[in-house]
Amino acid sequence: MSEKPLMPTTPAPSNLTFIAAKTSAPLPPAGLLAREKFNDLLQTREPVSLLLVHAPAGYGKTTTLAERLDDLEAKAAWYRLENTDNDPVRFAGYLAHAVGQIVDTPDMPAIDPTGDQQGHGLESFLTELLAGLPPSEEPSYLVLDDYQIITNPEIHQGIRFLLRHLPPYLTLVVISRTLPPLGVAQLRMKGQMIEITSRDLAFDADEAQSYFEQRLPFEVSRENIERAVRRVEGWVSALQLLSASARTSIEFSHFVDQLDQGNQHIFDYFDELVGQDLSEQQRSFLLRTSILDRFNAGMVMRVMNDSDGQALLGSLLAMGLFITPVDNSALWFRYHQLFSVYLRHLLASTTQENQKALHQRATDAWLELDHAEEAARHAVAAEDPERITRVLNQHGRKFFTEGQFTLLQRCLDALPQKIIAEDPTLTLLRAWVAQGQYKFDEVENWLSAAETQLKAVMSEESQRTVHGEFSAIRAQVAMNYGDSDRALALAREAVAQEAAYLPTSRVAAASVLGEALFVRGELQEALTRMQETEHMARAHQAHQNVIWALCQQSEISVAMGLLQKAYNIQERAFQYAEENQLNHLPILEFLFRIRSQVMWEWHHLESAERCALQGIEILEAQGERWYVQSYTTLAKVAQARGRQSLCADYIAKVQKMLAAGDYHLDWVANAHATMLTYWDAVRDQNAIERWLTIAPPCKPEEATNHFYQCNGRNRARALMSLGQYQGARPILEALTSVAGQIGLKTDLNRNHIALAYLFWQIENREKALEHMRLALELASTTGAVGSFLRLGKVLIVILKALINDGLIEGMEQQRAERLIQLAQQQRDFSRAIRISLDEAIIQDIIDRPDVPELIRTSPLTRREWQILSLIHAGLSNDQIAEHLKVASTTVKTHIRSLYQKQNISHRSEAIELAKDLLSKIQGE
Ligand SMILES: Nc1ncnc2c1ncn2[C@@H]1O[C@H](COP(=O)(O)OP(=O)(O)OP(=O)(O)O)[C@@H](O)[C@H]1O
Repeated sequence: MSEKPLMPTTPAPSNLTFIAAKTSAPLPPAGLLAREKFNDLLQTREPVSLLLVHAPAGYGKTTTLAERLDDLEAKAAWYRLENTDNDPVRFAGYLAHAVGQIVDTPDMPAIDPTGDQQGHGLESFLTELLAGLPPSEEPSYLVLDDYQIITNPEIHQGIRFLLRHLPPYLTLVVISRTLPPLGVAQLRMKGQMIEITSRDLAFDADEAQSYFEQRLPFEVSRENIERAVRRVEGWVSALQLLSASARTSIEFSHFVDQLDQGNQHIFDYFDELVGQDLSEQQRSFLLRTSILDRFNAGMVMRVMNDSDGQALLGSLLAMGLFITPVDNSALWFRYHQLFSVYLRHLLASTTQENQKALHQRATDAWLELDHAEEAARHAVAAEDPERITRVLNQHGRKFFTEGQFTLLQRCLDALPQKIIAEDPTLTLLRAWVAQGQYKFDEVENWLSAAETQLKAVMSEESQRTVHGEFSAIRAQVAMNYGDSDRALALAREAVAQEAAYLPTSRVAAASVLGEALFVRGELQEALTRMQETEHMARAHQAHQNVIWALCQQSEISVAMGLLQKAYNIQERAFQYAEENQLNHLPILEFLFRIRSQVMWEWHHLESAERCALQGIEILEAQGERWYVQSYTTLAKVAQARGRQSLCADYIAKVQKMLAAGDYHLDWVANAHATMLTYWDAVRDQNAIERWLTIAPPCKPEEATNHFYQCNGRNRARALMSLGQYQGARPILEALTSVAGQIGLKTDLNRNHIALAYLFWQIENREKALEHMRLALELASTTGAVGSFLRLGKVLIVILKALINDGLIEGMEQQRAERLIQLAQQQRDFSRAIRISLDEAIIQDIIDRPDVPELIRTSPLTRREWQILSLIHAGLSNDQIAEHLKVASTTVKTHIRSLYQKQNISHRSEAIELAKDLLSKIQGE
């Protein structure tokens, strides 16, 4: 951006001296981020008289406008206002001066400061100014910056007059923290105004990423960037503070985490912003309403306990504080999250407000509006068992069917045990919540406490009903303990009985039946059960159960190797969620998670990453403990992209979480698989050895489901990483046999890939190629890609050998070629290039037109090729001898011959040659 020169020809009314900086565009900050998303607004619209940019302080209003107008080479003049510009004479002078910069006006009018009526002087001046403007010109902008400073009604009136009579080529740009009194409502209705608000100005995650990339010397994960943007709601000043405060990616992450509790610098900023200007009444309004996640005038009056709420709200909105409309209706408002944290901090440090009473009033108000979630949150904050029980009696079942477990838990935690034990519904809710959090011992405690309590007061008949419903949850717990026999027996009992307390008990029991069959490997039967569960759940409008049943159907289809079918089922679940507006429910994370797994397998890395990030966003309120699966996916994606340090960060997080919590084997095995691949890539043998000592037990011959299979494969892969192929082989063969018998096609596919690798490593070429061929065959239904690419560069060699030997054709050959291409593109961060020189590869190298001439004219023997690749892998002569099981002197002889043929005299040249040749094959 260049500073525009002041036009000396402009006459200054009343002998005004112009300060150049006031009528120049501001200088761009260092590291200015271009914001092209505003081009549409500025360029493609019909010309309008007013472009209004209004947003709270520090949202980038000025910078964005200056940057865009400059980039678009728009003809623009600036007038940057300050308090003294409330004087109409001064205002008129500067305005005319600014206009003179963009429009050729030979005679500027003079203003008569002694105009006998208020407004007359400025208005007649503006009339003359407008009359002197040329009828047509190229589009131009006149920018009035910091307009909130103007308090003089005469000037507002003058601007309204100006807006009515501006020539079509001239757009007035008003930048303000507040909504200026310029007849905005009318202009908006007439379509004569473009509005840019904090919602538009907020940086999105892509912009924030570019912003941080420019400023930070370290890499920040996409997840952290998205979290930061969410927490600061795209407010650029907070992003700026973040980039100035964090020196490492860990500090960055801590900083973002702590924003929920508050940050002194941000508090100071808000202190300065609002401190002096507030009346006592306004201040009290802000503190009291800070407990609300959103409010309208009615809600405010209830919580404030006085009738002035509406007027106060209006006065605060006019101040341009961090209050934003919740939606386009502009009836409901909320505080910016950081501002709300600040206000709550102030509220907590004052003794003048009775917080408990505020929350109680809020509970009652929300209950009256039938907004159960908010009511529950305030009842918990009020620590009021009577209100909590009231909310739960009215809405507890709904929370449950929606899967609002965290909310339920907060409510139930605040209730005395006795109240729960006396009430079968509350007990059921309590026990389901405990089971959802893997606190299985607690489940039984709650159930038996209630059974004891209820014995004394209930008929035997009623007790039987209660017992039946309790069986549904006991079945689920048995399932989670891996006891599918007991789970089946209990679930059958529960399914047979009508539910009296939780209408969804039978649905839950039916779901356990399906799950139990699934883990036993009875896939078709399990699928049917899950379809039935879905129908039952739909009949009860039990959203959580519908999505759950669909996710399970998808999981079963994945196990059957039908990934496309799984994808379609997921689509149905997404559609259901959309139709019922369930996007905020925690269960949606499950859906995103299984979608990301399919996406990873199909090598759609961006989608896989996006789904994992969305999962994290959904779970933000539930706590980090639940991110394990999402982090695992992000680690897998980082690995597939060859981003080692990012992958290491995620692996470290996953490890920490696994060490701290109890998770289902499904999650654990999935996470371990990724950890092992990572350790193998970075050759961290110690980590793999350590893992083997604590690895979950595995019985490959009983691996009737995907997580037992995965767990078994993990052990085999760990052993292979340590070179213990004979230990790995029986595990993989047993897994393959079970998977084949019961139709676990995806696992079968993965097992064949692992076996191909194993046999390749022990130089059993024939078996290796056979397993790879079978894997490719299965991939025609699974569509698997990710599982192949996980092998790394060695995949290229095996596939080339398969093609070279003519063992595959048609679809399989095409698939193999595509996989080779992808493997070549894949960035591999393992230290050495571990590609062995099979005949197929050597042939491939020799056939290439770009190989050095000597390779063709003085061909190497197979042994020499082998030695060349081992030299390249960094092995010493002794190590090569050991590897090939020959004497050191033999190695030396081969090396001499190799050097002679290729006209080489140093080892470094041999390494260079190998690197060059291999890079042609493996794409690095
Ligand atoms: N596109 C951008 N690239 C880099 N930094 C930016 C960008 N936009 C804003 N900033 C920085 O953010 C801070 C706030 O920007 P700016 O002063 O433009 O906000 P504002 O909304 O006009 O604030 P105020 O109401 O206080 O005048 C400044 O330090 C600015 O340098």
